[in-house]
Amino acid sequence: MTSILSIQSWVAYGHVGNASAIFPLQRLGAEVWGIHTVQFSNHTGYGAWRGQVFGADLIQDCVTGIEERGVLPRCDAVLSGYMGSAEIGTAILDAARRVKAANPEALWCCDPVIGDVGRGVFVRPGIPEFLRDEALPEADIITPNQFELEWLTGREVTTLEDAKVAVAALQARGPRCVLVTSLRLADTPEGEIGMLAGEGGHFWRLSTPMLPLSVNGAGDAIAALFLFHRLRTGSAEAALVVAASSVFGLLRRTAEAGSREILTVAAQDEFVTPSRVFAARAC
Ligand SMILES: Nc1ncnc2c1ncn2[C@@H]1O[C@H](COP(=O)(O)OP(=O)(O)O)[C@@H](O)[C@H]1O
Ligand SMILES: Cc1ncc(COP(=O)(O)O)c(C=O)c1O
Ligand SMILES: [Mg+2]
Repeated sequence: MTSILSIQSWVAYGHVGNASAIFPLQRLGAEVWGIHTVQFSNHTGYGAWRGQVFGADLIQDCVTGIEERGVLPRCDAVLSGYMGSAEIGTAILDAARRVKAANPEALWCCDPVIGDVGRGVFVRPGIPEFLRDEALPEADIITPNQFELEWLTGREVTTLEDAKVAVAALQARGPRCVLVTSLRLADTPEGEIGMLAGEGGHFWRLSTPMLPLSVNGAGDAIAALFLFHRLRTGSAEAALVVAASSVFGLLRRTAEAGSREILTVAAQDEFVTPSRVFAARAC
């Protein structure tokens, strides 16, 4: 049984953060220990939302309570995402350290939620710097989108070579495994969207058709699925294939339904058996 401690946002309505990650992981048979960094009515992509950012002490307290149950040695991975405040970052870092102290094999998969190409930086000041300077050196897996890859490395990424150099620059600072999402490179065909995974000096690339939709939460789902399949198979390439294929199926169904929220529940079969499987190419 895979057990994952997932520390991310929660929304009452819709699917981002833990509300995008937890159910697919459970559907695949994982136990998820969910700690929420915020509880909002809906994701911030709507421009308006209500709710609260939780204090770092609440997150730390919940980790301590889990630790007191004596189960941290059974934790296979920490998954972190949208933070809400830089102080919460410190609590996440502490959680990752405590899990690794209890289980040296455990992995920390950090989704460095900072922003994206259309919206720019959409998190509070201090969070991007925390991710770059404090989280990166201790994370095992990191899942930036192209905008976040550029921000974290300070490098512009326009060609495949740029992307590989940027991924290697991240790896030199900590994480052994990197998944870059939403890649649009100079050679990306019109109408396609790419991903690049790197581990152990190897790189794999995968692309899918670009669907006519703009949603939130796909990045959170792909980080969760990539972590799960990387744990299961030990292979970044295999994890890329399944995670990308599942998210494509999820988004295809979402586009067909014309939904503003990803169809995490209605399209759940895509997590188990993606309707179309995309191949990855070594590059
Ligand atoms: N319009 C789209 N068409 C096809 N796939 C998409 C689309 N938007 C997102 N995806 C898929 O979801 C993945 C993660 O979404 P992305 O937007 O990069 O995450 P984030 O929200 O973290 O920026 C992308 O790599 C891509 O595979
Ligand atoms: C509360 C919250 N969590 C997480 C996210 C990240 O979503 P995505 O997977 O699109 O990066 C967002 C983005 O709007 C958000 O508002
Ligand atoms: Mg993201």
